[in-house]
Formats: sequence, structure tokens, C-alpha cells
Amino acid sequence: MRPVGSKYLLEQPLGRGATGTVWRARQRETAGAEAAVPGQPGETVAIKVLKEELANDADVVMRFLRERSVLLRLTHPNIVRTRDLVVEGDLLALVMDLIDGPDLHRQLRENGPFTPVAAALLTAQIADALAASHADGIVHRDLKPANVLLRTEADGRLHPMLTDFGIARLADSPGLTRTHEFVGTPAYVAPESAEGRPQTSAVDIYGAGILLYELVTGRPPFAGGTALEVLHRHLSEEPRRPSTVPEPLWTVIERCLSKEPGRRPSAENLARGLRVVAAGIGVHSSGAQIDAALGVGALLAPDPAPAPVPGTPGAADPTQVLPHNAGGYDPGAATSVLPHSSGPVGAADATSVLPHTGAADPTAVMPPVPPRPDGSPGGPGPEDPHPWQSQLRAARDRNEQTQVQYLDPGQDPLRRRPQRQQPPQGPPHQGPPQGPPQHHQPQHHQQQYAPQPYQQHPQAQPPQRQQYAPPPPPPQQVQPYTPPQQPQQPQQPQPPARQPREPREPRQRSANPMRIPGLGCLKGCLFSVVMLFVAGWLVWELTPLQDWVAQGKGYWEAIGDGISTVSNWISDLAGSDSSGSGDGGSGGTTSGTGG
Ligand SMILES: Nc1ncnc2c1ncn2[C@@H]1O[C@H](COP(=O)(O)OP(=O)(O)OP(=O)(O)O)[C@@H](O)[C@H]1O
Repeated sequence: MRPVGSKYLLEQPLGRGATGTVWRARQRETAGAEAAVPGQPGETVAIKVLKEELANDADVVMRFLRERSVLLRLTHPNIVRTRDLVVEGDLLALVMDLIDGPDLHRQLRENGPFTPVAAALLTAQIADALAASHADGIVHRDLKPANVLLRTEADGRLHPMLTDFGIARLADSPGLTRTHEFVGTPAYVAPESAEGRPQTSAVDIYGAGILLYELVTGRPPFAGGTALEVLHRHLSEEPRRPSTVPEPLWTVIERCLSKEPGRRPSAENLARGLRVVAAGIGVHSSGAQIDAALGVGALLAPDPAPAPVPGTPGAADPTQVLPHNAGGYDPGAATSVLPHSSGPVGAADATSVLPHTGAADPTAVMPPVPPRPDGSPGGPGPEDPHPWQSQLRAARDRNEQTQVQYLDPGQDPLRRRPQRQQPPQGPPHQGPPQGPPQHHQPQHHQQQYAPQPYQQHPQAQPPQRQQYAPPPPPPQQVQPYTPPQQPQQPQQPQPPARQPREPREPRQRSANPMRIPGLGCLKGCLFSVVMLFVAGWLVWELTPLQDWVAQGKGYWEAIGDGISTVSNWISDLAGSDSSGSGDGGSGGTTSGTGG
């Protein structure tokens, strides 16, 4: 057990993410006034120990200290409370309430999609949490199912709690972004983040829209073979409505996923709209509730003053106390996806950071941008392309290094998620199924909400408690990936031609020289002939065959002679035995006379 400061003891790792490892820990002594929750000795807590790369970055430490008060004051029934922040030597840690329950990502994998009503009500609670944090000027920036923990209430209901608030913000260090390594969750990245445009709290609404879509269908709307393909789809493709999603719920999802941040609803309006939708799509909904749900679009007004994300182009940072960076930080460098260091981490899935070679889930390590030709560390200058564009180029140079695929959760020892059936080796999932009736509808799991098939939607499936089996990948519908236009960019290098296969080593034969593979083979035949030859020679030499042949005897005659010789020899032997027993002294004479 490792101490964290003087007040906490790490007991057991609970899981590992891109920014650090979360531990179950125990409080040793009551924390001081600097902690939001002093706690009691013996109390169990969760502690996120930030990765060394973050802890060793002076800018992150500064930000950690500066934002301490912001993080500690953020309290809401749907937000995991940060109790304390520990800075000790090389260690940065966030002490949180321990939530005994799975995260939403795991819940989805184990139980399949939610019913539309359950998904709407759950997302409404997440929107409540966002509304509270946005009102405080805090943008989450990494909203996804893995960051929603589910606490089981006394009555069995699942209570969602948003976690990892401020982590993206802490990790958004100029020092780290200067190294040009980015980690992100492409499946949940808002178009403006992917493009490096100014970001506001609307990025969280986009994330909520993706999450809501995933809750009802079992998978995010934009997937692809590589992280870059996924990002490109966020920028260029409109999501398609799966037949299982009721119309009013689709109106909400569509507005959240608007490419234009200004069209997305505020978190508060999103929460309200989702509750109206949930009330209007149930089996017991009244006519008025149904009408209200159908008119939900009117409720989804955008936020007139969205909270800006500090450090993104054009965004002011209202909480800025210290100079953003003494080292000439280019804000443009921090605006891609969640910046972070490198390193393969357990997958699972969603936020998982995956090995460069591998592939996995909608989360991947963005490839590091190579240093500049002049050998400098590679920090972007004012004329340089946006980091994401550099990422594009680097990834294409590296060819397939940024591939993302679903990672077998069984390979992730930390998550220990159940095996997810991989779709057969077909094209990656390209969005929701559409068009003609589907034969493989995802099975909804019901949670604690009443199953309420949507009355307006004849195709809505009744929820069933069944083992989740993801639907097979729908037919490919996306155009081949083309990177964004870049007039100033030199011609992108073509991916290297496929290397010819190395010649195989000659096949190794068995080391056993005596092995006869079969009589049909030449070796076996030769060996058999040799054996017969040797056996014949031995018979010729060791038997009286030569004599018989010399005497010109026939075969049967020779056999008869042989038999009589043997029988004589036996009878002589028997005679000598009996005379030997009757007269021991004359035994030798009898034998000699007979001979
Ligand atoms: N307060 C908590 N109580 C109990 N378990 C937690 C708590 N916070 C996180 N966990 C668990 O720890 C694991 C790792 O959490 P973490 O937030 O590091 O992962 P992540 O969200 O996948 O990664 P990322 O850092 O990229 O967001 C998750 O499986 C989560 O369920």
C-alpha cells in the first residue's frame, strides 16, 4: 500500500485511463482545511494519480494548483465530487468520492442499448451536470460513456455521475502540446475541436449528443477504420436516424450533433427537452405529452453565452489568473483533441489509448508530429498548419499506425470487460443502419425505467433482456477518406508502396532420419527393400538353408527334414533327462552312444 501524502493510502487499482490510474484508497487521517471534504480516518475514497508526464510538466502543476478551487467547488448530484487535490513531489492526485458501480461504457457493453425513454432520462441527468458546470465556466471537453459512473441507488435505480471534470483542462498543457502528441477520443470529438476552431461549452453538448445516440443504438454514430477517418466523418457527414430512434428523440440528437456549435441547445435546454421527450414517447403518454414531444425542437434554444474553453483560438479564459504560459505558448497548438502524452493504455475501450500498431475502439493515440526538418522540437509557428492537419499528414506518412478498431476487452486486464463479439471481418461500422427493415436490431436493456415503446414509431422494438450482440456492420456507405484541403501544404507524400513479401524459409523436414512417412513414398520403399535384403541375408547365413540348397532338396522335403531333426533333438533331450534321473553316473555314456 502506497501512501499519497500523509492522508491517503492507495489500496487497489480500479482502472487506468489516458491521463492516469484510478485507485481505491483509504483515508489515514482527516484532511486539512485545503480539502473540500476533510473525510474521516478509515473512509474509502477513489484517487486518480495523474501520469508522470503530466505530473512532471511544470505547466500542468501550475494549472493544477490554480484550478484547485474551481474543481473543489464543483458540486452537483450528478457530478463525482472532487474532495482534495494532492501535490507531493512528483505526484499529482485527485481525491474523489468512490463510486461503487460500473461506468456507462461497461454498462452498455454488458447489457446492450437502453430504451429510448431510459436513454433520454439518463442523458437529461448528464445534461443537468453540464448545465451546472457550464454555469461555473467549466467545460468538460471529454464527455463519453467511460466518464459517466453509475451509482446504484437503494431502490435499484442507476444514478449517473459525471467524472473527470477538469482533467482535459489540466492536461491541456502547452508543455505537452509542444511535444505534439495528442490523445483523444475521436468518436466523441466535436467538429470545431477536430478542426482547431474556437471551442465553447457547446463541445460538451456535441459529446452528449453522441452519447445519447450510443445509448439507444449501442454504438457512436461516426466510426471508421482510423482515428482520422472518424474525425473526418465528424466534419463532413450528417448522422442518419436509425429506425429504432423515435422522431422526437432524433430531433434532440440531430440538434446536439449540429456541425455549427451555435445551433446546439444549451445544457439546461437539453435537459428540459429530453424530459419532455421521455414523457411523450411512453406507452402511457397522453395526447398532450405526445404533442409536446413532437414539438421539442422549439425548446432546444442555444446558450446565448456559452462558456469558452481556455486556450483555444479566439477564446478568452475568464479564470485565467497567471500568464497562460511563459514559454511562448501558441494557443492553436492546444485545440485539437484532448492533448496528452503517449503510451499504450488499456483499451476498452472508449477512452482507451491504444498502441500505435494496434487498433481498437473509437479511441486512439494521435500520432506524434515529427520534428521540424531543421531539427527543432517542432512547435507550430504562426504560419504552420494546425496540429490536427499535421497529425493528418504524419498519420498518412506512417500509413496505418493510427488505425482504430474495436479492442477485445478481454485483452484489457484492468477493465476486465466482458468479451464483445467482434463483427466478422467486414468493413468497419459506418454509422447506423438505415433504409429497409432491419433484421438485426440491437436489443435494448431496460435499466430501472419502465419499458415504454414509442407510440408514434411503429418500428420501435420492445425492450428485451438479452445478451447484447452488436448488429453486423451495415453496408459501406461512406466515400473514401480525403483529407481537408490545404492550399499552402506541399503535396502530401504518397503512402509507401507495399513491400513485396519476403521469401519464405525452406520448409524444415523432420530431424528424425528413421521416420518413414509412408510406404507410398520413395524413401519408405527404399528403406523397406533394404530391410528385406538384410533379413534375407541373415536367413541365408544363420539357417541350414545353404545346406539344403546344396543337397538339392525340394522345399517340402527340406521342411520335413527340419521337423524330424527338431523332433529327434527333443526326444534325445527327453531321453537324456530320464536316464540322468535314473542313473546319474551313466548319463554321459547314454548320451554319447546315442550321438
Ligand atoms: N470516483 C471513482 N470511483 C470508482 N471508480 C472510478 C472513479 N473514477 C474512475 N473510476 C474507474 O477507474 C477507471 C479509470 O478511470 P479513468 O477516468 O482514468 O478512465 P477513462 O475515463 O477511461 O480515461 P481518461 O483518463 O482517458 O478519461 C474507470 O474504469 C472508472 O470506472
